[in-house]
Amino acid sequence: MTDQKVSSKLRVAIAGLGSIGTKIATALDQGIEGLALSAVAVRDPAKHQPFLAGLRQQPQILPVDQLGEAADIVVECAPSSQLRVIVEPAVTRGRSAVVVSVGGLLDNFDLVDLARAKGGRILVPTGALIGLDAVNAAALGTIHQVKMVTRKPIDGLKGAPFIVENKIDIDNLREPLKLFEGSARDAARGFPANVNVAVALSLAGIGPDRTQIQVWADPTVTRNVHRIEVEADSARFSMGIENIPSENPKTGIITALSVIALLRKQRATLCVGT
Ligand SMILES: NC(=O)C1=CN([C@@H]2O[C@H](COP(=O)(O)OP(=O)(O)OC[C@H]3O[C@@H](n4cnc5c(N)ncnc54)[C@H](O)[C@@H]3O)[C@@H](O)[C@H]2O)C=CC1
Ligand SMILES: O=C([O-])CC(=O)C(=O)O
Repeated sequence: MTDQKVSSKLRVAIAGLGSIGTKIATALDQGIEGLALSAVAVRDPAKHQPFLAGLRQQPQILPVDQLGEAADIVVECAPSSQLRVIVEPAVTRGRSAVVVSVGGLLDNFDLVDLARAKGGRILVPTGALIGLDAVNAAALGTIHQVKMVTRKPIDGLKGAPFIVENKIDIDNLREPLKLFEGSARDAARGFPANVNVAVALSLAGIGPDRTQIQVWADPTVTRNVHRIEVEADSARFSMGIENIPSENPKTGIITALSVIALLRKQRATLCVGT
């Protein structure tokens, strides 16, 4: 490979090497057309040393606020509490930030204005969901209603603030229990690690206050199940996805694949889907 080709690659940095971040790092290291893994930020470098040592090209290990110096695209793959410290420095430098903890964006929406002012971008992948292309398209007309129902196995919901604060015992459930019904905005506060998908859906469509969601703890399912109904002036559509949990039971395997698909589109010659 010529120096010219190496230097023209888009440099990608990853913040957080958990279930999503490690898969994206591996995909970049194995080769995505026109992209290179340039840097990572981790909380505990020693813990990630074996993984990093297995990569063919060693990325720099940097503090989160320096990722934008080493990359054109910073991918946030950490808990939502870390969203601001990762995204703010990147977009301030005019970089693109891919946000997976999209629920955290609602309380930090000024970052979108900051990105606009600085020439940065915030990219939200479809993640563990489906059909945001259709929702984006329908939103160019009038969407009357968006409803979503999420069912997760017990392990996929444990520790959610809504469950803890309301002292709900989900460990001994024998049948499905509806935990929550309300707006995507309120759901994101109560279940910050569980319903990022509802927030992504809302940002593609009619916003976090009008998008309605039910969250169920369901001991009869083994997958993270999301069903969506959209009523618009252009179309009515129903979508469903049953995600196989990753090693993090809260996170579907498809989430990392969705981010990798988004990254591939940044330089791919053939792009399919909006
Ligand atoms: N948009 C979507 O469709 C979905 C989004 N998610 C969200 O994606 C995010 C990541 O999910 P997972 O990879 O499954 O979580 P994970 O818990 O497996 O990994 C998160 C990693 O971030 C690291 N970390 C924490 N603070 C950090 C900091 N300041 N700097 C660098 N690293 C830091 C942790 O040590 C951990 O390795 C979560 O917020 C999750 O809720 C999950 C599923 C679907
Ligand atoms: O993986 C899933 O099915 C969805 C998820 O955790 C989220 O939206 O945060």
